[in-house]
Order: sequence, then structure tokens, then C-alpha cells
Amino acid sequence: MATGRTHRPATRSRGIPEATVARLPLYLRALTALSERSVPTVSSEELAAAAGVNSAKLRKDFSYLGSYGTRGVGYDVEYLVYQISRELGLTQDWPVVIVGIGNLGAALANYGGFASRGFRVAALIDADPAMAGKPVAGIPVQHTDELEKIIQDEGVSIGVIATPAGAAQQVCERLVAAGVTSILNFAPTVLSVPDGVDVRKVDLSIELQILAFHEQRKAGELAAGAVVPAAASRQETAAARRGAAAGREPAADQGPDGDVPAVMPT
Ligand SMILES: NC(=O)c1ccc[n+]([C@@H]2O[C@H](COP(=O)([O-])OP(=O)(O)OC[C@H]3O[C@@H](n4cnc5c(N)ncnc54)[C@H](O)[C@@H]3O)[C@@H](O)[C@H]2O)c1
Repeated sequence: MATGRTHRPATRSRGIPEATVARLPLYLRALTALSERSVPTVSSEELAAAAGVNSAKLRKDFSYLGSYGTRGVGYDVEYLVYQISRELGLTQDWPVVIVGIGNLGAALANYGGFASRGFRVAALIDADPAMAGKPVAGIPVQHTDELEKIIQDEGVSIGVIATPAGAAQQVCERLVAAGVTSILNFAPTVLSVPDGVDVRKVDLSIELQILAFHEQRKAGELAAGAVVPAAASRQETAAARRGAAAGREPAADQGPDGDVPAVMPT
């Protein structure tokens, strides 16, 4: 869902490729679901299917974490949750600010899944003076005049932009100047940032356009009377389409800007 634009090499200094990093949240989401069902161990095939990736790629990814599983038993679910959380930096609290508290910003502020994953909404910021002081999700909205002070006081390094597109670059520059080094951008515009600042972009309309493309192709196949022979082939084709639409299974050589799903909780 997100296209990341990171100003970092394709392989991190610790030797974990960015494409692997981008898949870790998928594994974590699948593992968390297993953990909630008190499943103690999982095979690479089961976990790969649950995460929507190829099992050989999963094993390679986990080898970067130093996790190889036990033959005939699989991977220890709880330990893997811990390992991946630690690798992603989720064992610490990350204060986040959301800028632009309209329909989307308010919905994000109300989403409980951030806090449960270690992302604390430290402040809600909006340019509309009429919104200042009004509580959204129990947090009073603060005016953009306070932006720099909030970032510094709260030690915020992650900013979420949910303003109209025309305001996003200016908001981005203020966030970065104040010390923010990671931005999740929902505004439909490309942000330009200095080296060392990571930007992830979420655009649901792009996802819908990809689905529309596949719908159109399916309709074309039906109209042409195309027949997919075996049930297995049909499933593979459907899975491949879903994977492509979700941006899964990036090529092995895919870099940090790989077409991977957003690191967004669901
Ligand atoms: N990425 C996605 O999938 C997705 C989905 C929906 C909306 N959007 C985008 O998210 C953005 C917000 O959408 P919305 O429906 O919530 O809009 P909205 O008009 O309801 O809210 C925008 C808010 O931003 C505030 N704002 C404007 N300029 C600002 C500035 N300089 N600094 C701080 N706040 C400012 C406004 O006062 C308003 O409260 C839009 O850019 C929209 O296109 C993206």
C-alpha cells in the first residue's frame, strides 16, 4: 500500500536488506495472530502462507535475524514475535504527531492499533484556530504555531501528514526542521526531504486503481471466453493477482522502494 522513499542504502548497516525489513511487519502481524490463539510453534510454510510471502524468502529473511527454526518443529512463535519487534524497534515507545486533524487525521487519532504497537499519539496539530483545544480521541488539538515546541518537548521523530496536498510540503519542512526524521504521508503529493529522512506514502486510491486494472482484465478474460483449466491453476492465478495487487512478493533484487504493503496495522 505504501511506496517508501528512503534515503538509505538498499542494505542496512547491520546487513538486513530493506526488502526484508519491509516484510517483517507482515510476519509480525501473522505471528501476533498466532500468539493470540496461543499457538506455540509454526512452520515456515504455514507462516509464509499467513503472511502472504514465499516460504523460501521467509527462511532467508529470518536467517538475517539469526532465526533458523527447529527441523520438524518450526519456529517458536513468542520468541519470533520478540525478535522481530526488537529488530523493528517496537520494544520502545515511539511518540508520533499527526498534522491535519480533518476526516482522516481524526480517524487515525481514534485508531487504537497504534498504541498497542508502541506508537503513542503524542499530539494532534491543525492549522485551523477554531480546532485548537477541541478534543479528538481524548487529545486536545493544538495549533500549528506550537508545532516546533511540541516536537522538541515530546522528542518526536515520527510525523504523520494528513493535510490537504497543497500544505503537505510546507508541513513536512517544518517537521523536519524541528527534528522529525520519519514521515508517513497520506497527502496525495510527493514530498521532497533531505538525506536521512524516511518518507512512506499511503495512497488508498492507488490501491483501488490497481484493483480496477485487475477487474478490467478479468472482465476482458471472461468476455474472450478464457478458461483456466484446473482448480489449482485458478487458485494460483487468483493468489498471484492478489499478491500483485497487494504489492507482495517483490522481486529478490527489489530495493527499499520495493512494492511492498504499507507498514500499516489493520
Ligand atoms: N492516503 C489515502 O489513502 C488518503 C485517504 C483519504 C484522504 N487522503 C488525503 O488526506 C488528506 C486529508 O484528507 P481529509 O479528508 O481528512 O481532509 P480534511 O479537509 O477533512 O482535513 C484536512 C485538515 O488539515 C488541516 N490543515 C490544512 N492546512 C494545514 C496546515 N498547513 N497545517 C496543519 N493542518 C492543516 C485542515 O484545517 C483540516 O482540519 C488529504 O490530502 C486527502 O487527499 C488520503
